[in-house]
Amino acid sequence: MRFDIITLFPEMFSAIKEEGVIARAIKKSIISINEWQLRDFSENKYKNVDDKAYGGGAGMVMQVKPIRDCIKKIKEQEPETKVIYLSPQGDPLNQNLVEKLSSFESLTLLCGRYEGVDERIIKNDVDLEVSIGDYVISGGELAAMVLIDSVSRRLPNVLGNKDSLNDSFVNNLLDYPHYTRPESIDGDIVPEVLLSGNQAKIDAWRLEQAKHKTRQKRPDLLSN
Ligand SMILES: NC(=O)c1ccc(NCc2ccccc2)nc1
Repeated sequence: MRFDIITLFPEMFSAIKEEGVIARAIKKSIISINEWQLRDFSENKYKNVDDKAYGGGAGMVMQVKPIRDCIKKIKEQEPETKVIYLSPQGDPLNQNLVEKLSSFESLTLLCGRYEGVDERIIKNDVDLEVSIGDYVISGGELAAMVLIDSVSRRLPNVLGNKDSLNDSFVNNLLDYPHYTRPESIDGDIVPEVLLSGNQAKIDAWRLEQAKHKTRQKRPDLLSN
């Protein structure tokens, strides 16, 4: 799977490219990440890609032309890529959407800054607007990294058995509780069932715990 990133801060992506699961997935050629510096598509010698907003207001808006030219360039290499715009106005990134996105061969992630991009980009060039949560951060880059991490983990052979495939949300339930040595610390002991060696009983207990936790903390997940 190939990720193309349109951004003003390409160097931010070294955070996921140099360490951990994503770095290994890149080494194993399961994924590739290509950053595109939007300023390289600027029309002026100052490398600006934003301008004042029509209708006034303090914020700057990212212009159509540099973004459209950059997408065009990416599509010369990846004609089938899906253009995803990370924004607070997007569809919530949940496990279902992560699964869907993991089926694409190529995703182009458009990272907004300032007040975001000119609406005509969203209307004509973006295939899907995605939000990682109901809050605003200073740019789409961190949201893009969250998307890359969550989607890449779902690709075959990305997770070795040692990286636990976090069961949260995969079956629409929160994860069961986890314990490790020592068996008792500060008078706090590990649930007996986990020491029983009876795997069927342990699995049943874990499923019950996941359901209980979900009912308590996220009943909304149960209505999916
Ligand atoms: N919740 C999110 O996924 C998210 C994505 C981007 C972002 N900041 C950049 C931006 C600001 C305004 C309009 C479009 C993009 N903040 C939060």
